[in-house]
Amino acid sequence: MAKQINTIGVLTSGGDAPGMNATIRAVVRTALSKGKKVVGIKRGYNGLISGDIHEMGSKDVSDIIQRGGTILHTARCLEFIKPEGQKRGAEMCKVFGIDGLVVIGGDGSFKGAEKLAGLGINTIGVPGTIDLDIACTDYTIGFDTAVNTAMEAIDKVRDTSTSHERCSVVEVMGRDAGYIALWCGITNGAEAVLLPEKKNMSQEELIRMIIENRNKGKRHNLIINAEGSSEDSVKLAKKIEEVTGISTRATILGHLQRGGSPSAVDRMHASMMGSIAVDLLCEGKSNRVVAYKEGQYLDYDINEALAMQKSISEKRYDLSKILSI
Ligand SMILES: Nc1ncnc2c1ncn2[C@@H]1O[C@H](COP(=O)(O)OP(=O)(O)O)[C@@H](O)[C@H]1O
Ligand SMILES: O=P(O)(O)OC[C@H]1O[C@](O)(COP(=O)(O)O)[C@@H](O)[C@@H]1O
Ligand SMILES: [Mg+2]
Repeated sequence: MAKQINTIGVLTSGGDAPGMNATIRAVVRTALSKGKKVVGIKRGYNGLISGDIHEMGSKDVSDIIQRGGTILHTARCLEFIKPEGQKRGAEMCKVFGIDGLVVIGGDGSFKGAEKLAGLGINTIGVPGTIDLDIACTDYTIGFDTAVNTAMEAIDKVRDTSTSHERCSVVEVMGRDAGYIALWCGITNGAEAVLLPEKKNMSQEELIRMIIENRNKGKRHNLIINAEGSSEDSVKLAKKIEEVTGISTRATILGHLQRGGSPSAVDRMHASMMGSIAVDLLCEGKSNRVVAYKEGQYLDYDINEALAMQKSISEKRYDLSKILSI
């Protein structure tokens, strides 16, 4: 018989993402509507280990659907990577009577969720990361807002770059994932995109392209560099300027990409996914990740989800090159 769930815990973990608050709100209100008690766990797995756990009512999630960040705060908790930390987390769930847990985060957070499920705490993961790097889902909460923020910022860099007939190297987030970079490459009309997942143009090839572009009459060059590519943005900009004589600037967009009011797309998926996570817990499910694939909300076993591989779309990568000529 499925385990009866009385108290549901919710935490946010890893890098924050716009829409996490909408997910928390959906978890709290769906659980309350089913007569469950809800507790919020502060600072991801840190708060789980230390017992920074507080009961949440409907009013605690008022006025947050439009806010970026996460009202529960988030953290990267090294202690939780070790079995002792995971055991302490599971024990704290028992102390607070948490029999179902929703973990909103990325692939790292899901590894922790899988461990907790193995220790007897029914746990469901909801994909929250601006990186879009979770293989089982076409969508992760925060990506839509983040990529729009980056695109708008790059449009602004492009204006001044064109006025000054400069080259711009713009670095976007993505330590291991190039989705933001690829989307910006296409939607900002960049001359080149450098991704962690690809063998990119060498410095020599890039410089040659820039010189050829000048000879063709192009007034500016825009290079989007993902944080995790092999190129350092500042050094690359210096090198381009040195060799081509074209004034070149590096702009690192950084954490502004993680903040801001979530888009309608992020709010909608965040609300649906948070609510589905509670439904799954109430059905007695554990060790699952909520996903959105080909227009449908689904759920996958966490281990299966973590084993799936996601690769950059070759079609979109090729398109970024075709459209840059
Ligand atoms: N292998 C693991 N086992 C248990 N917990 C993990 C593991 N990897 C990551 N975590 C936990 O998840 C947290 C967030 O992971 P991280 O990779 O930083 O972000 P994200 O979840 O956004 O990918 C880590 O700080 C740690 O507490
Ligand atoms: O907040 P920090 O520690 O600077 O981390 C930056 C990293 O977090 C991200 O913004 C999001 O990554 P996660 O969602 O996996 O945590 C990456 O794009 C970036 O490389
Ligand atoms: Mg991650």
